[in-house]
Amino acid sequence: MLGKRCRRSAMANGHGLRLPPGPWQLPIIGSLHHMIGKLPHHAMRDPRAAPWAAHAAPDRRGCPRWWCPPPFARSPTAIGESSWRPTGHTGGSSAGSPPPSSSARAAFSPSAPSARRRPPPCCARAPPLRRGSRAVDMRERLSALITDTTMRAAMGDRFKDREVFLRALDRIIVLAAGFNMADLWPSSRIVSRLSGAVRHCEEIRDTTFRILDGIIEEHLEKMGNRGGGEVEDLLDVLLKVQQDGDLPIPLDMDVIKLAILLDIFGGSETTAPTLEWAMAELVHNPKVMERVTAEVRNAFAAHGSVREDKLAEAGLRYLPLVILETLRLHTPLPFLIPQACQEPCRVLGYDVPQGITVMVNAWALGRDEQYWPGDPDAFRPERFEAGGGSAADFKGADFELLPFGSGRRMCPGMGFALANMELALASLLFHFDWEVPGAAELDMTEAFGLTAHRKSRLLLRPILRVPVPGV
Ligand code: HEM
Repeated sequence: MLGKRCRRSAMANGHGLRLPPGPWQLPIIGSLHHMIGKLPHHAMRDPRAAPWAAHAAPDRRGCPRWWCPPPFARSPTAIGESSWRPTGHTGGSSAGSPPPSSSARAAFSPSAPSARRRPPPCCARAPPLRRGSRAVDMRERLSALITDTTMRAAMGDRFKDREVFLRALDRIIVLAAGFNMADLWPSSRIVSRLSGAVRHCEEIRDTTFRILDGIIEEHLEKMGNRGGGEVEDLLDVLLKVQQDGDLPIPLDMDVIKLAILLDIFGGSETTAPTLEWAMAELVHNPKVMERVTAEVRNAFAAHGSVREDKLAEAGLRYLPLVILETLRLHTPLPFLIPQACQEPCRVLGYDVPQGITVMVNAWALGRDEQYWPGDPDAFRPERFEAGGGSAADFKGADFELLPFGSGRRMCPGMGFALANMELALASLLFHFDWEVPGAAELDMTEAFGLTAHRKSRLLLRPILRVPVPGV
């Protein structure tokens, strides 16, 4: 009875809008109970298991916003439909803007548009692995490597309070990934005040902003000494743009700090889990591992190590496909970044009211049999080879493969991420063979979190094949 009433309210909202039908809802928690025990992007994948995933009603009254995906969220046709462009494709007026979670809002406020740029690939250091006896925790190593690389590209790596800064970032990741009462009742100031997560995020924001103030001061001083012309990292670029004052909207210091934080945070939380998945899939698929290792070792045999300056001329073909296949199966942001519809529009004949949060289930698109015939869940990089099946492009033009999103709000770090992943993976495969310690079966389950990461940490034993120079 209660369910029926809730369903009716979702279908006919009294405003004459044609909303897609939704799941039955409960007071206060809305549709939340449909998610119990499932990963959200899995639960929202199958319209038979969850009919509302195909025709969900974004009813703003009872339903916590991020549990209400509209139907087009899992259909390339709908994503491409001209009247609604969730990721700002070619500048549609109803293009979305992300409605941040309360923790993210607290940690990264004051909110502002992020700077658009593609950071230059920088040299990823080979992880400091030596001999092939002990198993290593790949997550720990890869996260440290990627955070280090991203931080150096964003603001250099020599600054005071580096450790405090890194700890604060770790804390943001834990808090932002967690379940948070303030997201359930976003309009309630009391809940927001009572929420420990929001308070903690505000404290962390103050700490990171304070450290960033010091770093900015140092950068300004150095720029002054160099005469202002040379730029060494992203922070230099942003400070120079600010000083030149050529932008129509002034670039204030808070926007600069936010851009730096988002880049470090967004970059490491997506790139490192992708690398961990790639290594897991390779160990899980020995033939693919064999082929990609042979390719990398042949390409760099003459150099004795994987050199960033030789990466382009090495002409690796299969390794990029391994990365692409990893991104298809393990899209780090399964729902991309949720967007708020900025003006009413129609998609597939349904009304999308202004202010509704729209999520694109990129994970489901990447595993949809309709677009990935054969075995969509299998790890098969060959599917992207000429004549091997799909020629889908991942740069936002083909909506069945959207690891970096599409349109105006597409990931600005794509080039940096791809270069970083190629360099790191090539180094790992060039110097070492990898095996799962003991006779343990490799657990390939996903965990719930800010990004789609592995449930269990990947423990692998490196076996040294080519000595690492200088180690
Ligand atoms: C495997 C690596 C990565 C993946 C899969 C990835 C994916 C994404 C996705 C899906 C979005 C949202 C796009 C949309 O909703 O249309 C995004 C946004 C963003 N990414 Fe990445 N990303 C990666 C690496 C990076 C790196 C390395 C950086 C920075 C150094 C970065 C910075 C950002 C920023 C700043 C945004 C927000 C853009 C905006 O809202 O305008 N990302 N990323």
